[in-house]
Amino acid sequence: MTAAAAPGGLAIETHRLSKHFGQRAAVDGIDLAVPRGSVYGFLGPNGSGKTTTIRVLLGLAAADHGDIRVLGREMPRELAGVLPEVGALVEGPAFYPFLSGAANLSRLDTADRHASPASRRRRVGEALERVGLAHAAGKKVHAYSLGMKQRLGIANALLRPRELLVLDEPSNGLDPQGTREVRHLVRSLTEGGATVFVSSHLLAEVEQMCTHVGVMSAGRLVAQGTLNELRAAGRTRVQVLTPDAGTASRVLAGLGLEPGLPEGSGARPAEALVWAELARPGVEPETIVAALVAGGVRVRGFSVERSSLEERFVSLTGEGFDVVG
Ligand SMILES: Nc1ncnc2c1ncn2[C@@H]1O[C@H](COP(=O)(O)OP(=O)(O)OP(=O)(O)O)[C@@H](O)[C@H]1O
Repeated sequence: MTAAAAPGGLAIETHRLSKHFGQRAAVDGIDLAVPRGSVYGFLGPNGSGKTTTIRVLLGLAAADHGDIRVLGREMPRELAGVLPEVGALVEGPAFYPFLSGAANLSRLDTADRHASPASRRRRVGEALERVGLAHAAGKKVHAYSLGMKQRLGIANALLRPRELLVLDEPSNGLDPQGTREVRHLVRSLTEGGATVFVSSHLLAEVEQMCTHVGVMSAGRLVAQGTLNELRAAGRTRVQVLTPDAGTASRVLAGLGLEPGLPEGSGARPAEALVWAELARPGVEPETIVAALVAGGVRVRGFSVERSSLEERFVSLTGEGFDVVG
């Protein structure tokens, strides 16, 4: 797809990446292409291999096979050089409940040997500001809502300027308000040019937050591209409501389409719905209407139905998705 040709290159690139647990492949030969500056939604049902992939990308687990490049550098060979450029939220950092949000971030920053102590206070303040927690900087973390804790985890990832942010299911377990806050925040993270790689099992969430999507199913990457590319790859069906079903079918066939058998009948018994999949490039709905009219078909109704992204994903993964959340 176009991802590989995107300006700025790829922030994450894998080639035939695999990871097994015993005989079982949790990640099965995936080729990720995450363009720089994108918000890439790593979408898949529970157990499809998202967390395992993320752990391997971040050097928290070893791959069995395959090549990985993060920010253009080979992993895990160049891990030490790459990690300071990458902010991550995986399984959430452990916070001290009786310390404030700001004090927790300062402690976590102390553990980062690349972080400058001289600028710590300023950086902690800026990170809290960025995630909308400046007002709660002095509040003890046990009084934070789940959404606030999750945003504090993201603030931790933002303590230094990052080229890449990797977030594993950041809205998991949050109430609707917390979910909205985190989604809004994720969208804002690319300001300044960073790339965001975010996993989710919720299609609606990925549609709201992301520019690109990769779909996982049972360890395999079954689709990848921009949201629009995936929408366009779905099927489109035209339906004609007409009393001249036989002629309509012949006109559709004349355009190289394969008309389906007339379905049911319209308001009047003499009408039938003739349909066809739009499977030929260059045959657009307007071409079809013009041909029907020119062929003497009395067109009483005409509709174009595109399969939804949800239908597309269900057909790709063979299973239902949680679509709301
Ligand atoms: N440490 C492990 N040992 C054995 N099997 C594992 C281990 N970690 C993950 N798996 C298995 O690998 C598969 C992929 O799991 P993974 O956690 O990567 O999926 P996921 O898409 O992130 O799902 P979830 O959202 O539920 O975490 C699952 O079948 C899981 O049971």
